[in-house]
Amino acid sequence: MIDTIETEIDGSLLEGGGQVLRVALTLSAVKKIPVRIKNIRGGRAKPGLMEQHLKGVELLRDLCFARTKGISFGSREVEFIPEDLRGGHYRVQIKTAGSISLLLQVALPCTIFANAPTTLDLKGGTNAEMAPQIDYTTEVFKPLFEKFGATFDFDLMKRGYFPKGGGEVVVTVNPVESLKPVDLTDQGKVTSIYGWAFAAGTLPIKLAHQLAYGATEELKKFDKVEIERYKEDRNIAPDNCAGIILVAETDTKCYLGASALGTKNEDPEETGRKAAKELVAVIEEGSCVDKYSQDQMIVLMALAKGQSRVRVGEITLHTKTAIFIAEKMLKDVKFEIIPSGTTNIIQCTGS
Ligand SMILES: Nc1ncnc2c1ncn2[C@@H]1O[C@H](COP(=O)(O)OP(=O)(O)OP(=O)(O)O)[C@@H](O)[C@H]1O
Repeated sequence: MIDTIETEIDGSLLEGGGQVLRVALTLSAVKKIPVRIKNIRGGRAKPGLMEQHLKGVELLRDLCFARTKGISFGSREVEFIPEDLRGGHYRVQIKTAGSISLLLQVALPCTIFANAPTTLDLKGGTNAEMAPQIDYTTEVFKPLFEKFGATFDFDLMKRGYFPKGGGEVVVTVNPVESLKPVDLTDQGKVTSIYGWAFAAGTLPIKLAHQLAYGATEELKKFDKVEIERYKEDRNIAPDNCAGIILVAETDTKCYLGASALGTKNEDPEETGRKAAKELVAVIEEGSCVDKYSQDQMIVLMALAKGQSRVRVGEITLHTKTAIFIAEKMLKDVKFEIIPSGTTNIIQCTGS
């Protein structure tokens, strides 16, 4: 043991995966709370720190100059004693297609509270399953993040897909004094639906057309739908992948997203249709954020100065997990879930 650590988190609780670690260490770094996380990813068949999680923890350690124990591949217990967050230039290379977006999930809330601007040069997967595609992060998460009064710039240098990875994104962040609370309770009317269907590597552009066609068919009832279909430049995206990202924007400036990646076992039109159905479902339920941004709102709401309210659909296990950890780590933060018709309002007065 390094020091007296009062806050202990059981990493097998609730969602039981990488998210427990990300939320706990992000709040630890921002609020300078020493923490011990046991049973890391205890809910997974292969528990412990995998490459993706390890690189995220190392980045956080470097950002706040933390004294640590247990940061190694496969580790199931980490101790983390943070110091002040420092801006600067940080480089991370995930050797797999582990998600760059998930690195940003931990790093962004920290870099906005650093003592100087930060540049993050992140290598890994840009468009992979089970994580936000980078385009989702920049087109859906970023405008939501901006509602809290913070932002980031990014340059996409290279695309990285499963299994090789090799993508690269450079992100710059300027610090802010504090985060503003948000009121995101009125979905408003959808003003446009836009998106991108892509094929990369040696895959034919026909796949992009099929993905976009399936999605467009499903979105017929909306007036303004524009889905760009394109073949990625092989210098930027040398490996094979196809996928689609869809965004619905409303007159109250809600941004709802859905996405999918093509697979060998599914007709691309069906893949496009599924992504569109997901988008239609979130529009029809009246939520102001989709289920993937839902859990990402929790850390920001917990850190914002004042009361935030966000209308969401069914509360996801990821969200319940983030709330549980935020309340455990920040004693002055309390979340309330207020049922409201087919939706729920998540309410929180930040720390
Ligand atoms: N299609 C998607 N679009 C946007 N975000 C997504 C999508 N799929 C998953 N996510 C987000 O990616 C994150 C995945 O976290 P999760 O803890 O499940 O995975 P992980 O960190 O890889 O860990 P583990 O391997 O332990 O499951 C969540 O925040 C989830 O909301």
